[in-house]
This record gives sequence, C-alpha cells and structure tokens, in this order.
Amino acid sequence: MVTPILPLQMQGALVRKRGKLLLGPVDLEISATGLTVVMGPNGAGKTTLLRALHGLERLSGGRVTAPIPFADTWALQAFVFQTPIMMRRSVRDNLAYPLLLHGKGKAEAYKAAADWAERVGLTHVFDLPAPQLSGGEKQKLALARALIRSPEIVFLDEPCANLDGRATREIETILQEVQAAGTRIVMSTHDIGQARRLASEIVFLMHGQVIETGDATGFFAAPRTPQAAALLKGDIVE
Ligand SMILES: Nc1ncnc2c1ncn2[C@@H]1O[C@H](COP(=O)(O)OP(=O)(O)OP(=O)(O)O)[C@@H](O)[C@H]1O
Repeated sequence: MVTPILPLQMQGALVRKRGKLLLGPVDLEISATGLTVVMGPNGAGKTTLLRALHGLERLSGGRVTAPIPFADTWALQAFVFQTPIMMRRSVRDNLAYPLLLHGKGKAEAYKAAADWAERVGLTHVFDLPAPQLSGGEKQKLALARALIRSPEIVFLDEPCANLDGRATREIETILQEVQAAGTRIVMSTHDIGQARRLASEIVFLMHGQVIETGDATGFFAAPRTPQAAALLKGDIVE
C-alpha cells in the first residue's frame, strides 16, 4: 500500500511551555506500517509527543518531516483526543460533518456516516444527539469520525481511558481491524495489558524523553532499560 505521508521523521523535537521543557529532544521515526504504542507514567509527555507528531504543537526546536509537504499532510492524518470533542447534533451529523466540510455531497456523506456507524456498532444510536451517548459510544463516535476520511495515519490519545472492559474490548477490536486494513496507528496508553495486546512497536517516555523504543515483542520479553523493566514489573516509575 502506498502511504505518501510515511515515514514521519521527528528530529531533535523540543516542546517548551512557560519555560518548562515538556518534551525532548526527541528523535523518532514512525515507519510505514505497524501500531505504535506510546507508554509512560502520568505527565511523561505522551500527549505532547502525539500532538507534536500530528503538527498540533509548536516546536521550540527540531522538526517533524514527512515525504510530502506539511500542508498536504493534513488530509492524510487524524487525531482522536482523550476527551472527544463533538457537536451537540446527532451521531449521523457528527459523522457526516468531516466529509461535508471537505466538499463531499450530502448523499455520499450520509451513506458513509451510516456505513461507519454500522462498522463501529452505533447504528442503534444513529439519530440520537451525541451528548446522550455513553462514554464508550462517544469514543467509538470519535474514532469513526476520525477514520471516515480514510486517513493514512491516526493518532489516539488514551482511547480507552475511563472505559469499562467491554467498551475497551470493542475499541481495541476496531483498532485492530482498521490497522489490518492498512491504517497506521500511533496511540498512547497507561494500560500495559492494552499495549501488549495491540502494539507492534513501543515508545517508552519519561520526563519528555524517549527512554526506550523498539519492537513490542522484544520490549515485553526483555526490556533494555531499568525503567522499562520496573514499569513491566508493576513498580511505580517516576
Ligand atoms: N500548556 C502547558 N503548560 C505547562 N505545562 C504543561 C502544559 N501542557 C502540559 N503540561 C505539562 O507537561 C507535562 C507533559 O504533559 P502531557 O499531557 O504531554 O503528558 P502525558 O504523558 O500525556 O500525561 P497524562 O498521562 O497525565 O495525560 C506534564 O507535566 C503537564 O503537566
């Protein structure tokens, strides 16, 4: 599959806010395939790293580059925020909106909305106002709305935070299906079990620095750093 936006290269990226260094310097490559999970304790900089890769964060130093010009990357990537932002209107309108906004006709947009609602299990709430959905349903809606324009890469910040086991399993299944269909996924999680279930690659962050990165099987079988070993043992790392 051709993925013109990938690989993404982050080189010497620094994010500083109010005099505090939140991230970096980080060098990282997001290769063309796989599912990358960003792990790390609270405040490690996971959200900041995802936002920086997506181009939402103004870098104080370094850069993120793709094989195509930055302006052309927007149509090819999507971001799912930890707390989904959605319109007060129906699920149907929330789903169709990104397509209508980008010039698709109504018939096509609403057909795609119905298809995606079915794919993520929201058909039964298709006409309900989005604010009436449960947490898990809102997260599925946010995911479907991010995916409806067929991005090549999607960033997800803790997509299952505060969800129960069933909703978490449903979201994970959707992510696995989407990845199998060729979408590159980069997501953060606190949940080591989730990282084990989903990741092909791990980026382990602490204090805004990448402590360890590599193939997920190797990371879980034999972490190379004492911090990663401690995390996997269940110790508190700070
Ligand atoms: N606008 C800001 N100004 C100053 N500090 C900030 C700002 N945004 C985030 N921070 C701080 O930067 C650090 C990294 O935040 P970030 O949200 O990226 O971490 P995280 O790993 O995603 O954390 P969590 O798991 O708690 O969501 C934290 O200490 C946070 O308090």
